[in-house]
Amino acid sequence: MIRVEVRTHLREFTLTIAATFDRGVTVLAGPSGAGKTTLLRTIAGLTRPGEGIVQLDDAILDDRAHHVRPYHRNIAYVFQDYALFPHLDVLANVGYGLAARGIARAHRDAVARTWLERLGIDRLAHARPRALSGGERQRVALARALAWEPRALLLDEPFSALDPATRAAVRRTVRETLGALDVPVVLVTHDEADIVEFGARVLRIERGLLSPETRAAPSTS
Ligand SMILES: Nc1ncnc2c1ncn2[C@@H]1O[C@H](COP(=O)(O)OP(=O)(O)OP(=O)(O)O)[C@@H](O)[C@H]1O
Repeated sequence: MIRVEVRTHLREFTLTIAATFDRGVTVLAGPSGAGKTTLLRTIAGLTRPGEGIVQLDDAILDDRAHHVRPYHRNIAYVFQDYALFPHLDVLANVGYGLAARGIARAHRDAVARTWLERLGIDRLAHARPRALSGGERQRVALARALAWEPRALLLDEPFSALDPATRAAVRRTVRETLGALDVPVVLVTHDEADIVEFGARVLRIERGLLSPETRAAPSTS
């Protein structure tokens, strides 16, 4: 569970959030400039809140006395542009977080391959990111985030870089993958189709303020 109770002054308004994100997917929806990315960055530890508290399960990540650095939060963040390492092949990209933890090559390659297989892109293991389509890059970014076994997953507009035809197929794959996870997932979007696909729990944000909107879980058939 992620708990966020923060107030942070931004250029035109104050981001004022009191929310908890339980296991499973919560969609964070709102127009451009509403504060969605700033909230994700606050959870990830990339932006420090002006005041308040950020907590993951029993651990305080941010408050007046604490600031746990992003790397030590064990929270995976998939950026809008995916931010893959261009000089590494797909396998090395996906294994990167494990390498940083000192896990031996054979083991991290095996874990990375498992995720590539789950996401249907194992044939791309030795390709470089520049040789991939947008949908393939998106899946590599997700595989990289999940191979790390994060305690929470943050997705910022995960499908916005894809063309509409690819978007629907990748969205379905990602929904199936996320459905099997046992950690909180926060998915930021301003695309109503994402809300239909993932929107069992939706929080709307506008000018830094949340308004809850509860939807019935969509049919998975
Ligand atoms: N470090 C900062 N200091 C002051 N203001 C900021 C800072 N970062 C972002 N802002 C402002 O906060 C507001 C919210 O930005 P944010 O990127 O969180 O919105 P968003 O909902 O993610 O938008 P988009 O959908 O366009 O990505 C914007 O007006 C932005 O200019």
